[in-house]
Amino acid sequence: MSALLPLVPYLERRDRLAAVLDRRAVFDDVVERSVRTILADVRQRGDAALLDLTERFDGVRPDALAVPSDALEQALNDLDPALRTTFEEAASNVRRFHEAEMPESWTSDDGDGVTLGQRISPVERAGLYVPAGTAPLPSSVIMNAVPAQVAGVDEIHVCSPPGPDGLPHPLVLATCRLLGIEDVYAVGGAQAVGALAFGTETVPRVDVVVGPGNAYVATAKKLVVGQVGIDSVAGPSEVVVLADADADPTYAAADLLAQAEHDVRASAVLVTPSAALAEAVVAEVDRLVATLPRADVLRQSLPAYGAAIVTETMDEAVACVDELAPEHLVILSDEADLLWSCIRHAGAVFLGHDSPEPVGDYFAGPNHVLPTGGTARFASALGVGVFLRRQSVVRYSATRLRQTGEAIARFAEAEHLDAHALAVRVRLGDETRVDPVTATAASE
Ligand SMILES: NC(=O)c1ccc[n+]([C@@H]2O[C@H](COP(=O)([O-])OP(=O)(O)OC[C@H]3O[C@@H](n4cnc5c(N)ncnc54)[C@H](O)[C@@H]3O)[C@@H](O)[C@H]2O)c1
Ligand SMILES: N[C@H](CO)Cc1c[nH]c[nH+]1
Ligand SMILES: [Zn+2]
Repeated sequence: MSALLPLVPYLERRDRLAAVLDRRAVFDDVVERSVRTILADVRQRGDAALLDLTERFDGVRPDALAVPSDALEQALNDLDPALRTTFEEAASNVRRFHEAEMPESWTSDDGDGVTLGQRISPVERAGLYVPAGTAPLPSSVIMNAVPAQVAGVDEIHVCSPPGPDGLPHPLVLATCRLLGIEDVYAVGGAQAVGALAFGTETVPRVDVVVGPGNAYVATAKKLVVGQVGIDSVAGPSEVVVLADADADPTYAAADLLAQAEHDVRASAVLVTPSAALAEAVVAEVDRLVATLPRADVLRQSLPAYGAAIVTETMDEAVACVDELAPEHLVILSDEADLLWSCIRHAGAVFLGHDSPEPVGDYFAGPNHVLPTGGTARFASALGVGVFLRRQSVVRYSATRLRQTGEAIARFAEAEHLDAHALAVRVRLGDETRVDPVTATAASE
């Protein structure tokens, strides 16, 4: 039987990783067509569409889309006390981290009565998506909600797919209650994103939709941009493990499996200049998969979107990481800092042998909602910024306007926008249009 994680020489990586490099895991035409139909249905039929689509994709028709308050309370009462303590500690780490990234409003006094600045203000309503298709992710409640709370968002609305009882998973409900979130809806997938973006009878239209999800959720977020803001295309999970010859093959294999188990479309790639390490990791992956409950997912994701790429040099390995621009990068090397300083693209990095990626998924403080599909080239982790606007503020004075008004009016006239010029000139007590061409010629 062939190994689950294919060994690939560096020069053959493009053929092997076409599915990953082409970002097909998310940007898939078939998925996109289906998501467009779902979004149109939600826009037209509101709650009725949500109920029909939930029945179709989640196999249940909830009694109500809005989760009753007593279900949230019950879920928190039922939460295992030790797990509750861990959730609280994780939320407090995440809160501290996101408080540190909170920007502040500022103004500068430029003299002459001129002040310029930016007012930072939160959006009114945020929609949070919490995945639960194949595994409920209460950690994503924390990662979505805490930055929204730190930013000062007025209303937080959470959508998560229902289980067989018509309610989102109890751990998701308990975490919502723990964080003081009251508005929770039993709807998942692209239909949840559509509901938050367009609004329905039950789900209010929000200003930003954030959160991770499968290819349907991520594609829906991509398609509603403009209607609402989003954090990033946080689709099926990805990891690249960059390892040198001294790395522990079991660590490397486990780090790959930790992301590959998320989804049949998840991607896990080892990049190393050591053929011996690559062979050992491939063998470890096979050994460990057989011990894991989500082996069925791993047996699909690893052959489809995984690889152990063997390079000639560490420089090639570094180039390969940048080419993939992965959601997560784990660097298993004593030279982790040096290697990280050579890499440009990754959503989050885990440095050294004692930083397994799940530390970040659950606990350390940085956000686990991260850009996928190569979008780490331009997008960042979910943070307070997505819930904030920077509003520019200008206060000019009569003195400064007298000094600069004529130049500004001529700038406007050069663009043939004479009403712009007029708005300045009337304040200078002068309504005369100056032809910029003539004016330039005259000044020469
Ligand atoms: N990038 C990140 O930051 C990040 C973080 C956490 C999780 N994730 C990813 O989130 C995802 C969670 O996926 P999941 O499936 O477990 O849960 P999910 O909640 O994202 O998706 C489940 C929903 O998908 C919809 N769906 C399923 N099959 C469909 C179909 N054929 N057509 C239309 N809709 C369909 C259903 O409505 C269902 O409710 C994984 O891919 C995981 O890797 C990413
Ligand atoms: N690794 C995921 C981001 O790709 C986040 C997560 C949540 N729970 C476990 N893992
Ligand atoms: Zn994870």
